Amino acid sequence: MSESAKKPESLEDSITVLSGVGEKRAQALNALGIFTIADLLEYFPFRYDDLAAKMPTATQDGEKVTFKGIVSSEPIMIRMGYKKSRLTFNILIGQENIKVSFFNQPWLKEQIKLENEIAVYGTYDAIHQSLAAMKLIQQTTDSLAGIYPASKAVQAKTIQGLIEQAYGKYHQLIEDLIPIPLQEKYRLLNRQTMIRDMHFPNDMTAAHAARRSAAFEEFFLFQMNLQLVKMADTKNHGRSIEFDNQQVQAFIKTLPFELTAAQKKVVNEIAFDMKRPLHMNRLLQGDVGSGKTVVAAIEAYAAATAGMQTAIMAPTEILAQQHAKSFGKFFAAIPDIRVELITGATKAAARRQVLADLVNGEIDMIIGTHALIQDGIEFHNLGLAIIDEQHRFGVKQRAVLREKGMNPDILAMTATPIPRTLAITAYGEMDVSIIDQLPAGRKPIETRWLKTDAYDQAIDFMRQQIKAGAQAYIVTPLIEESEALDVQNATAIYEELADFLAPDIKVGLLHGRMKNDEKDAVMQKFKANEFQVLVATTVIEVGVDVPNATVMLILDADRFGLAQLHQLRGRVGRGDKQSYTLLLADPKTQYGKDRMDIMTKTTNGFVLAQKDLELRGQGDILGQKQSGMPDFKVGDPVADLKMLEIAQQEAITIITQPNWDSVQMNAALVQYLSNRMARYRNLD
Ligand SMILES: Nc1ncnc2c1ncn2[C@@H]1O[C@H](COP(=O)(O)OP(=O)(O)OP(=O)(O)O)[C@@H](O)[C@H]1O
Repeated sequence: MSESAKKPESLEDSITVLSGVGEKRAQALNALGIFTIADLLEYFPFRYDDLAAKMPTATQDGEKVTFKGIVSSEPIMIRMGYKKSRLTFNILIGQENIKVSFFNQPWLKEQIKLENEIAVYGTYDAIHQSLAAMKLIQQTTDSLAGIYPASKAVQAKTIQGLIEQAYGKYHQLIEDLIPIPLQEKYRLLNRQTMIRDMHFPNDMTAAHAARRSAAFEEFFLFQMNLQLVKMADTKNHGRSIEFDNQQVQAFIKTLPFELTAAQKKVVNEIAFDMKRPLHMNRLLQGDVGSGKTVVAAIEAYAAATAGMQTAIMAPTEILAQQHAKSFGKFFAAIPDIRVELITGATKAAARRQVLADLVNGEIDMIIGTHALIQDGIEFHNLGLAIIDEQHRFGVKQRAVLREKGMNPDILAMTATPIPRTLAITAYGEMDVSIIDQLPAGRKPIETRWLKTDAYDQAIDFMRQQIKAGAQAYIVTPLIEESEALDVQNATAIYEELADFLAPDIKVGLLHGRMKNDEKDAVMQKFKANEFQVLVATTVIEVGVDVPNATVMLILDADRFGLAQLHQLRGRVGRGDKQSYTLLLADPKTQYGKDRMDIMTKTTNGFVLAQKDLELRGQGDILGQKQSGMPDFKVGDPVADLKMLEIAQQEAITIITQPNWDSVQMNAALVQYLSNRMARYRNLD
């Protein structure tokens, strides 16, 4: 029996069962991600052409429209060369005669008969009362025609025809995935109706209702998968870190400052998670200078009281050294804690000794760059991995560790504010702890936006601050995708300023092309106030702690993203002196002006990050593949954030019910999830 005569069995049937889908067309559809009947039925149009016939008087010039009328003149065919032709005729609509022209579709002439009623779809030219026709409309119901993403190999019209065929043959097999109580609670369409109205809506109201249900379903399925993966990770790879709370509290008392309430909150959240016999995969988010490092030190100490080792990894050697210095300070009074640093600069003999002591358990905390645990370094008993400025420690990276028999609890730290949209999608597998408070005595950084012609004023302001004992950063413009130009720019500005500010103000230069030890030397000099102004590219955006630097001057500030500006701003305000950030920018667009405005209005990283997403829109996030954003087809994770949160909540409610997956109502959902999870898995 030929494939096309095959009885429809399941939505997972191959599309080759459809008539008109041979080898070649199947490949073309596969290239669009369409393999099964389900894929085809879920291949939704991205917009609709309104095929409902209209009157010419109600139609704008240039509008795409359907006209229905009586053929009032014999069709005339003019051939213009081998493949070009023009078919023209008039149709009478009410009292109006509209001239219709079809280009390069000579075969339509047979269907145009004098005095017949026809409907044509095309672009209206109100001046000449003519229609540049695109297609004849067979049935002039006032339906909408879905417009599908297509390719050179397969046209949208063909896809639409195949969907019609698939829906006709398989619609009875479409089962509900969203449990009925949720459908009723959120007034959602059942799945069969949703799919029908996504493809063949009678009007825009029906199309909107279908789209709302399709978006909810997409978010709900994504969240079901996310929560199932998260549950599997926590359950299957769990271990408990039985730390000694008394010792931890005693250690906290030795710190040179009182923890903020926010720090205390996250210390407890993280410690509780470590103690649970479940795998911890947690993200600690806190603005720059909010005190994440000391929280990390406390958790590492807790692990040590449980006889476990901690690996602390930073993105750069400068930061690794900074953490080693901070940890050295924190544990100076705790003799039985041994902290070691490994970087590219570590001498071979010292490295060998450290690695040997690591394996025999002599070392409690090892600090290095992100390469630390990839470099085949062995531990005695690694209990906790702390990764600084690593937003996601993905499934793959965790698997690498597990393969080495290491299954540490994970604490990722970031100063980059994670907007809510990303927190419940790209980072949905992680629990998030937030330090939303700065240490006491910190004054909010004053941020001013100046036009670039106020450069001299900005330099004067900086000089006054330096005369009063402060130091300053000057960040030079980011030149798109060209580090070489960035460096050239920074160097030019450095030379000009060094000359201009001499002799009483010394200037230094820091950029990404310098070797690590050169960068270190410059930072040490700046920290020691050997020079008062540091001209830099964005290399300073992560982690360097110079409390005496209280002025941040950013040139061409509108070339930087909000998150980056926020990071740069965070390099000042590390002490208790009033700090200032001056943004020099002449944005040309309203969007650019809005961004400068919002920077002067808030120092809250969250507000900035979510605002940044809203200003840039979903397209940009989806462009940030590295953020792990799934490519949602219908829902907009920024605009539909509320729906996304509801879908998350409902998914958690369902899978935390015991034996949820054996409840009859969820059978189709469980089957669907097992069939098609590759599509919804978070990207690593
Ligand atoms: N509760 C506190 N009270 C006073 N000072 C604190 C407190 N917590 C941390 N600090 C100090 O504030 C400075 C910044 O702390 P820390 O480096 O931990 O911030 P951070 O969030 O890690 O910054 P970054 O994002 O740049 O790494 C450090 O000198 C630290 O010792």
